[in-house]
Amino acid sequence: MTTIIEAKDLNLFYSEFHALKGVNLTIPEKAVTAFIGPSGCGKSTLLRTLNRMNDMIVGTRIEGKLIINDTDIYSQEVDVETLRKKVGMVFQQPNPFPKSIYDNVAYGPRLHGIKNKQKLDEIVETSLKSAALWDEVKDHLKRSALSISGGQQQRLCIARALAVNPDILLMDEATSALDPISTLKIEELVQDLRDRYTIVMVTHNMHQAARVSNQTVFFLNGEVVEYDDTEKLFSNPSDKRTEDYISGRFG
Ligand SMILES: Nc1ncnc2c1ncn2[C@@H]1O[C@H](COP(=O)(O)OP(=O)(O)OP(=O)(O)O)[C@@H](O)[C@H]1O
Repeated sequence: MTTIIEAKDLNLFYSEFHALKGVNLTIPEKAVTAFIGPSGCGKSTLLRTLNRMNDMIVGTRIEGKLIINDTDIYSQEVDVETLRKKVGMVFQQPNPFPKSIYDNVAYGPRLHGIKNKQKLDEIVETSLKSAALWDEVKDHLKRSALSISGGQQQRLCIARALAVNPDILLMDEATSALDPISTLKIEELVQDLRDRYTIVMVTHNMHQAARVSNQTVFFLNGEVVEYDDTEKLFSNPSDKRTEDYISGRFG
């Protein structure tokens, strides 16, 4: 598999606190990578470094390299807006804008200069289809995004992220606020999308990681302990700490 993301000796500090310690990691293209580990071990922190969301947190300092598509995304010439177009993100709580379903999906493309109605209609339809939401909303695209269910809102947020044609989709506990049926729908969606996008997901749910990911990364205290094919990591981990965690001895 081709590597799309590579962290080299990556360290991250929140002021004095050393949150990521010497992370070395490769993430394959067009596959699902899951980050697992106990609370506070740095999963979301690493996820946020991938589209520079940490830039917004005062006092954050990064050392080392984070390479995406052959570019060190922390080098000075990188334009953060362009990076975030290529690296979309979906959060724990569905966060649609208080606008119509249509306008949520068209938001990013409009921001990037697309004004043609027919083109926007096409993008909205394709994105909603990719997010497995089209059939449920196609007859009321003008309805407020806040009027649909939480699970539908989360799929709408995925459609909104896909509408700007990203390479990578980051999902930070994207199902933890959802009921089991909505969770299953998103898991199925992730599996559908993984041929076309690189997906990196943080999950508290080891079963979810085992069900949907190709590669799993196990974190502990800001370090990457081990990463491997998901099947291998869950059936035959190399590190005793991984084994202890996946067998429920801590965390
Ligand atoms: N903005 C911040 N300022 C200071 N410390 C932070 C900040 N965000 C996170 N931390 C600390 O960094 C460490 C890693 O946090 P992070 O949210 O990345 O962990 P996590 O593995 O995603 O945890 P969880 O599974 O509970 O979401 C924790 O000790 C956390 O308290």
